[in-house]
Amino acid sequence: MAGTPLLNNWPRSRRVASRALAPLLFAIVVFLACLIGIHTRPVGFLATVWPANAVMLGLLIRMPSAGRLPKWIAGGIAFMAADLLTGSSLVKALILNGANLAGIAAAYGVYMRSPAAQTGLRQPASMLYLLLAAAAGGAVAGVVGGVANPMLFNGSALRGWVFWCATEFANYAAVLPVILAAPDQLRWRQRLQDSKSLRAADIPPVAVLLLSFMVAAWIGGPGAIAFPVPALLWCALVYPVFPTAALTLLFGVWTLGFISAGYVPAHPDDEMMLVSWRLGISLIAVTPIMLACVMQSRNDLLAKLHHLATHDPLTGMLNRKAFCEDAEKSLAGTRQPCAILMFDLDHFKTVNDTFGHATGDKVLVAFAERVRACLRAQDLFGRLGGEEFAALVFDCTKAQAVALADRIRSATREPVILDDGKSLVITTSIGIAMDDPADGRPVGVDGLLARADTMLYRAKSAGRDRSDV
Ligand SMILES: Nc1nc2c(ncn2[C@@H]2O[C@H](COP(=O)(O)OP(=O)(O)OP(=O)(O)O)[C@@H](O)[C@H]2O)c(=O)[nH]1
Repeated sequence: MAGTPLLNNWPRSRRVASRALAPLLFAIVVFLACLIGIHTRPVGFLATVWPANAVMLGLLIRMPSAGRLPKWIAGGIAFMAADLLTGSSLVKALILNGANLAGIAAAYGVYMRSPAAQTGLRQPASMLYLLLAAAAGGAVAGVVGGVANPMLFNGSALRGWVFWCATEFANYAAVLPVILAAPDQLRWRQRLQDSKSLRAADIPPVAVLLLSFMVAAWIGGPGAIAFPVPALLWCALVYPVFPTAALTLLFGVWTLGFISAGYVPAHPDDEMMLVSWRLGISLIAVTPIMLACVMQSRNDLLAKLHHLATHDPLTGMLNRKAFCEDAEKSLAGTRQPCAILMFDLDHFKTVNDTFGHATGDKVLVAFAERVRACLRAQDLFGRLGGEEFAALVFDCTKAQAVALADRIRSATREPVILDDGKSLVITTSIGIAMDDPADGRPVGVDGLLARADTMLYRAKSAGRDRSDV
């Protein structure tokens, strides 16, 4: 998923170094996750958090490419090292980590065969597949746990299976969504830039969530566990999946701590009571994440629809309506002189008639890409219809507009290579209209396009492959 395309853009030497380092980093992360689990044990049985299995599973899912076997070996070594270094016997460490790795393998197998492996947490059903994988991981780890329980803890095999199964399931359900939804390196950078413009509307859901934690601690009792749920649902409506999953994990940890601290009547020695709490809390936690997934798929769909409504499907450039709307807004907000350039390919009908409509389409795409490459990122460019395009160039004098038009005309004359290897030379005529706020009342986009159209007509009449201003 996330890591691979990024890696493909790196130079070869860096890619090789990164592949060699990957299992080591993988082992360190899993080892640290094991230590977190081991060191939360003394807090009390209910507060036990064992994130290592979910962390290893999440990393395996996020990095499915080369080096899978080294990562499994690195993970196994990290599990064993954490247990042995913190005082477990070799036999106990082998049995417990055998259960861990078998559970991870089962969960990985189920998840990677589900549609969620392709879509990530961006579809309404994604969390259901994740729960299925968590259940498979729990059930398989439970088998080893069932064998281990009579041997290591003098308990019954069935109770051992149920306890391991529920604990594994709860850990996967809480931790895995955070890892799977975490942004990759590029998105982190984008998010950090976006966070500088944090909107005031982003604060109330998390503030209400923290408040509901406090009210729950104040009132106490079993019902208090559900107090943060409405705030979590609000978070799911407002935030993307990753922050929602992270806040939901916080809810899970807070709730287990809340129970351990005695706010809710519980018997820490009653294993089945613990199983019930863990399953209950993890299943409550599924709801906000699932809602966030639904919102994500809705937002993806809206973005797709918006793109379709504002872009030309052939060239991918703005369509006429979006170009005019964006240009109108930009012109209203600038005091700089701007130029509108209007383009019309010369004798394009002949291209279609001679080479066919598909070749004509290819020529249109090539032309649009060449013009876009001559413009700056902030300039607007769109297809007005047929073989007619327009650009709005900001902070541009008349002389600069003419020079730009000349550059675009020479770029257009570069041969277009056709599928059969033959090449085709096309030309464009360009009409230019200037908009300088210092000259008096701006004429607006429609007025500018009309002026540019007149100039374009003049350029065509004067022999084509030229610009007029
Ligand atoms: N391949 C293709 N052709 C298109 C598309 N949209 C419009 N056209 C064609 O573009 C051609 C425009 O032809 P005309 O308006 O006669 O202009 P021209 O042949 O370029 O001649 P001048 O503009 O006078 O130089 C027509 O043949 C249209 O069918 C398209 O999306 N794809």
